This record gives sequence, structure tokens and C-alpha cells, in this order.
Amino acid sequence: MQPLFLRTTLRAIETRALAAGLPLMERAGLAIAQFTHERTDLERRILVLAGPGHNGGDALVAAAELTELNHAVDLLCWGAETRSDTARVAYEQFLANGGRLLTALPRYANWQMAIDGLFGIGLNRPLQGDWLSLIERINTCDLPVLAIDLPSGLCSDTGQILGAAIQANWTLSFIGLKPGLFTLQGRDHAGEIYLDTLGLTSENLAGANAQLVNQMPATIARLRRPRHAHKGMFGDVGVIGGGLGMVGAPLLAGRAALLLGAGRVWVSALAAGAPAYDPLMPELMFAPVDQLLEPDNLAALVLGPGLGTEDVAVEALRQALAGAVPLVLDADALNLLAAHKPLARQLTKRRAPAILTPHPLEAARLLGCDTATIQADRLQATAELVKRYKACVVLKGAGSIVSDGKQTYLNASGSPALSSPGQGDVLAGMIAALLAQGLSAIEAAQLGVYLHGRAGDVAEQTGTGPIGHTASETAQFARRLLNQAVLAL
Ligand SMILES: NC(=O)C1=CN([C@@H]2O[C@H](COP(=O)(O)OP(=O)(O)OC[C@H]3O[C@@H](n4cnc5c(N)ncnc54)[C@H](OP(=O)(O)O)[C@@H]3O)[C@@H](O)[C@H]2O)[C@@H](O)CC1
Ligand SMILES: Nc1ncnc2c1ncn2[C@@H]1O[C@H](COP(=O)(O)OP(=O)(O)O)[C@@H](O)[C@H]1O
Ligand SMILES: [K+]
Repeated sequence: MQPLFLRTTLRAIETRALAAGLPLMERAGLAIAQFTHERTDLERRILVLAGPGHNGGDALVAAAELTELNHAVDLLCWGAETRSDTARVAYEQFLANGGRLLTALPRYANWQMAIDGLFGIGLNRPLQGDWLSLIERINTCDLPVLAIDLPSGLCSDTGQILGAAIQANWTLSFIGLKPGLFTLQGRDHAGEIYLDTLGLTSENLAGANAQLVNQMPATIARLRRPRHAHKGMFGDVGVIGGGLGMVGAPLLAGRAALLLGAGRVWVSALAAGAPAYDPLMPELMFAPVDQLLEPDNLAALVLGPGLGTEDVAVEALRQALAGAVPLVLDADALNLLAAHKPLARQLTKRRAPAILTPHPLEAARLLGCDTATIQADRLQATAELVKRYKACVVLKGAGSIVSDGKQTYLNASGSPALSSPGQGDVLAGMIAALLAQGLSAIEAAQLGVYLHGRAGDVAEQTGTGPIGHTASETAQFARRLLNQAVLAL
């Protein structure tokens, strides 16, 4: 895991480091120059774009250093009024070394690489006019681009594109990683991400706002099985859902729960005449909804996949909330919570764990806003959901966020292979299986989301994705990944 920092936290860290006399801009510029030098030759020119703030200052130091290393460099440098001393000195040195100053991008050019130092964490409004055109031009030039700190135009905290954003091949980020690099549009713009802390130690970097989950969580150690194992040790999972026309949804969740190691799994589909047998996974058991809602019968209960919003669904949710079984609430269970205040109140008063797994539209319903507002600040929206519903929350989508208010994780695994129907049902079943095997709500949500995402990554690497990968396959891939990781401990 790696710490993630919001802009305000980074500013505070920077201020302390500068007060202690650390030459941050020099170090950043030299790191950029070194990174570029290792990937270029001296034959062809390099383009450096420097914006009005310190991000531009880093770019100027890099430009000067590249000329020191005998590179031929073109510099486009707009809005230099607010330059620091370090940046001014670098600029003079750049010109003295024979660097070429551009006032606009020439129509034809033959650069081997561009360095994007237009805007970093100081971007504070949507880009317009010449800035917008410049970024759009760069993105159509088919040039390898290195972004300084983050791709210009990307919001550091949220991953939103403010007007337009540089499409980078690499991002060399400084001091700490930013959430915006990993959620929403961040992954599509940042390319390969590198971090240089500029010499700051972990003591200087206290106060992270979230943790990036980019490797298998250590909690898998708790899933190791003793030789004397029997199925009664791994918890019973129930799945309630499957209204008319949606009977497949709880089957997907139930199968995923079995594949992820739940001791036994019962499914209850509400639709009249729903089959009470799964020919593809006969290990699943079926029971009437009342039986699954009896107190203390289960170690975890998934409620929601294909549930519908009929009275019988409302009653099932009411009873589940009244009980003490750890819950995973997905899909229509979330829509019901949004629509029925008494159910939401019941959830906030509940003492046993509950995990809500909304996608952005469900999250919008839960918060009474629109999807764009959720996506505009996914970390903030998750925090609001946790506060309002007093539950552990997984806000799904590229860069899923998992939080219980005390700990907040941003998941780095995942791929467009997962943009296919039923993936949410599978995720809910996986999380329930992990709950049933003894992980806490936040642990089960964090590990389930990571494994689900990794399964999508593997699908992409092995050719069942990104196109046409199915949710059933995701559960199979996740099982393999979990076993490989547990056996390698
Ligand atoms: N502090 C340090 O020593 C270190 C900082 N470091 C580096 O500095 C970066 C942060 O620097 P920064 O704070 O100067 O912000 P930056 O991203 O350059 O942009 C601010 C400028 O952009 C302008 N502006 C904003 N939005 C705009 C828009 N839409 N359209 C047009 N203009 C807009 C804004 O103008 P204003 O809002 O005042 O009008 C201001 O002039 C950081 O990402 C890292 O690379 C590291 O090297 C470590 C050491
Ligand atoms: N592009 C993507 N990158 C990463 N994860 C994704 C992507 N698209 C979908 N997912 C994941 O797939 C799952 C989709 O869930 P959901 O939208 O509830 O699907 P469904 O309603 O079809 O079951 C979520 O866990 C989500 O985070
Ligand atoms: K940048």
C-alpha cells in the first residue's frame, strides 16, 4: 500500500519542507531531467512546456539541466510573472546554454519527447482558451509525454478533467501520490506512474488522506486453512435477491461466495416460480427468504442482487437490518434505502456490520444528488455516504473507494474488462465470503475489491478481456488469485 495525499495536505508538507531549507524545486527539476535523459538521445529535440506556477518552475529547472546534458531543447513558457528565484535562475541558464524559446507551437516539429510542466496541484479551475488549445494540440501530436507531478488539466484530488488534460505516457509525481492519478479519469491520463519523494522521509509524510491498495492485502494470511479444516469453519452465506426476470443475479453472487471460500451458501430468489436448483453449481442450496432471515443462521448475508422493490423486498430488508448478521447491501437494497427513510434510519442505528456497495448512480440516489456530483469528488462522496449511513462503503467504478470513516482505501486494481453485467453481484458475493471467513467489514471490502479488480486485470492480460469478459469468469479468476496468494505465504 502507498499513502495518498490531498492537495491541502501536500501544501502543508511542502511548507514544512521548504521552511527546513529543502531545495524541492531543484530536486524535482533534476529528477525530471534525469528521467528524460535516460529515455532520449542527443540527436532529436525535446519539447518542454512550462506553466505559470511551480509546476512550470520544475519544468524550467529540468529544461536547464537537459541543456547542461547537451540536449537540444525547445521551451514554451507562458505566464512567467510569478516565477520563484530558482525558476528564474534556471531560465537564464537555459538561454545561456543555447536553449530555444518558442512563443507558440510550430505547426510541424520533430520532437522525440515532451515534458508537461503546465499545471500541477495548483490547477484550481477549468482550463480555457490558449491553455485548452495547447493541451489539445499536444494530445494530437503523437508525442511521448512525461507529466510533471500529474498530467496538466487533471484535478489532483478527484481525477476529474478540468477542460482538457494531457495524455501522458509517464507521470513523475513528487513528494506523495495523489488520489486523482488513480480514480475516475486519472488512470487513463497518467500513463506509468513514478514517485520521487524529493528526499522527504516517512516522518515528513505523515497525515495521508487515504491508502492506495496496489498489492495483495496482508489480511489474506487469515484465510490460510489448517489441515483439519471442515466446512463449518468458513461460515454460511445467504443471498437474497432475484425478483422477476433477475434470478441470475443472486446466483452470480452465491456462486462467487462459494468460489471465494464460504463454508456453505444458500440462495433465496423472490420471483414466483424461480428455480430452486443451480445446474451449473449444484453445490448451492436454496431456501425460502424467511429461513435466511432467521436470527443467527448465517455468518454473512448479501441482500440486493436483482431484488426488485416490491413490498416483499422492503420487508426482507427491514428484517435483515433488524437482525445481527453482517450485511452486504447492493443494487436494489441500496435503492430501497434511498427511497425509504425508516430503513435508512434502521441502518444508522444498527450495531452489526453493514457494507454498502453502490455504483455511482446508486450512490447518487443514496445522497439525493446526481451522478456527476458523485463523480466530481469520489472520495468526498464516499465520506458523505459513510457519515450519513454509518456503514462501510464501497463506491464502485474505476478506482473504487472503500471506507469506514476510520480507514479509506483507493483500489488500484481493475480494468474495463469489469464493465460487464453482473460484476457487482459477483463482488457482493465475494465480499460476503470474506466476511464469513472472519474478516471485518473494512478488511473484507478492501480485499474483495482488490481481488475483483485483479481478476479483471488478469482477464485483460490473458485475453478474455477487456472485451466480452463475463462476471462468472471474474469469480473464477479471483479464486485462482486468492489461492495462489495464500499458498505462497
Ligand atoms: N511548492 C514547492 O516548492 C514545490 C512545488 N512543486 C511543484 O509545484 C506544483 C505546484 O505549484 P503551484 O502551487 O505553483 O501550482 P501549479 O500547479 O504550478 O499552478 C498554479 C498556477 O496556475 C494558475 N492556474 C491554476 N488554474 C488555472 C487555470 N485553469 N487556467 C490558468 N491558470 C491557472 C495559477 O494562477 P491563479 O490561480 O493565481 O490565477 C498559478 O499561477 C506541484 O504540482 C509540483 O509540480 C514540487 O516541485 C515540489 C516543490
Ligand atoms: N473500467 C473499470 N475499471 C475498474 N473497475 C471497473 C470498471 N468497470 C467496472 N468495474 C467494476 O465492476 C463492478 C461493476 O459493478 P456494477 O456496476 O454494480 O455492475 P452490475 O450492476 O452489472 O452488477 C464494480 O466493482 C466496478 O468497480
Ligand atoms: K503537469
